[in-house]
Amino acid sequence: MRLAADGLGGERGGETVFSGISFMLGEGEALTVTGPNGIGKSTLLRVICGLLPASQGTVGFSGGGEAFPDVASACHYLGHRNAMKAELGVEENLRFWQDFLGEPHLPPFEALEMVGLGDIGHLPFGYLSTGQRRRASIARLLVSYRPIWLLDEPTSGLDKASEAQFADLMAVHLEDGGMIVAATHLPLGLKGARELRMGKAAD
Ligand SMILES: Nc1ncnc2c1ncn2[C@@H]1O[C@H](COP(=O)(O)OP(=O)(O)OP(=O)(O)O)[C@@H](O)[C@H]1O
Repeated sequence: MRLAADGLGGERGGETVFSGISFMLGEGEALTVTGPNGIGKSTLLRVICGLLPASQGTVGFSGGGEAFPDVASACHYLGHRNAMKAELGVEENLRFWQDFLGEPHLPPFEALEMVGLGDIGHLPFGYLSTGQRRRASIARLLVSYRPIWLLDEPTSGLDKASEAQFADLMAVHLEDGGMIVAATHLPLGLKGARELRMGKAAD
């Protein structure tokens, strides 16, 4: 499997945010995207998975077979918002996502165990603390399989122990041949990850 971006450009509100971004990722490879606030890291992730159109260039995914014929089908996108219903139970939210996304991987209760929330799957998502919400959203990555994880500041709100636990989950995903693109201001503990540093073009 291979994820390739070639001369990618992105816009927000009709203004160019970035241009000319190229990279290639193979199985087991990770890319961290760094740079100052507002430089376009989140925009880049959204362009990669097709939530926003590319203003220039292309992004493609190959080798995913019938299950993952294109880049959009191959991606898990973990954005700033947690994409969970506050009134539904945590496990219920995960069951919804597994039914919606298909390609079942871990059962919801097991995914919650993996992020240390095994005992609160029955609580409404809205009752959870900030860090617990983030951990439940990370569990979403585990209930359905996707080869590419696009992660937008995934560890924001996590304590040190949860950061380490998430680093282990990312390592397993990479060992299994997955790929990760993560926008971050913090070290993620991704061994061997390449870095794409976004900055303002020189005038
Ligand atoms: N809907 C929108 N309309 C117009 N401009 C927008 C819109 N959404 C974002 N922007 C602008 O696009 C630029 C890139 O934003 P983006 O969220 O991609 O940055 P970022 O690098 O992820 O920032 P941060 O590190 O703060 O998360 C910013 O200047 C932002 O204000």
